[in-house]
Amino acid sequence: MILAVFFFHSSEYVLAISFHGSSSVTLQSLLISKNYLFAMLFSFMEYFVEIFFFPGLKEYWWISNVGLVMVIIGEIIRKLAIITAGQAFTHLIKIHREEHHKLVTHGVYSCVRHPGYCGFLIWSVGTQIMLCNPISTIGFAIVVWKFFAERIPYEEYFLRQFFGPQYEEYAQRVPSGVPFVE
Ligand SMILES: C[S@@+](CC[C@H](N)C(=O)[O-])C[C@H]1O[C@@H](n2cnc3c(N)ncnc32)[C@H](O)[C@@H]1O
Repeated sequence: MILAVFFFHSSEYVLAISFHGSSSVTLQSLLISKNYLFAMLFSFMEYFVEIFFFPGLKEYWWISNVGLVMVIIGEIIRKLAIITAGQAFTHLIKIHREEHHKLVTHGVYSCVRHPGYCGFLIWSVGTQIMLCNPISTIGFAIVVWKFFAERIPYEEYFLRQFFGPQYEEYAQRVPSGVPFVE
């Protein structure tokens, strides 16, 4: 678990530097916010409380393995998104179009419109399934889903302004990649 978290954040940072240069990348690119730290702390607490009081709960290896597979798949989808979008993939949503910003619709973006978010959702829920943490699994699924369900319409409002009918046609053809988000 610690390895998965360390790999996720350090690779986000390295990729951000390689696409945007070290001068425009801040520690925000590590994607560690106060809420995120709180969620991770809660999940570790749940893990240790349950291993103490209900050790049997942590012995379902097949569930842990399902979580590990989700972590790997989520990581791959997210990193493919970052590499495919290149400079267009900024951790902060752009509200002004920059000259180099082109609409990306190939690779993983031809399967879903938000592969970065889809990958993160799978990865984050996978970390909790891997730990056999029932409360955090449900909690992470709800909180992360809600975060993206609010973020996607906001992000797409600007993408529609930047790319107009080109984005409209893309959005009609390709699903969002986050369940129940149009
Ligand atoms: C954190 S990235 C997330 C990209 C995408 N939502 C995803 O999940 O892969 C956010 C930035 O990507 C840009 N973006 C999102 N979709 C894009 C696309 N299909 N082509 C180009 N830029 C895109 C947005 O303008 C925003 O500034």
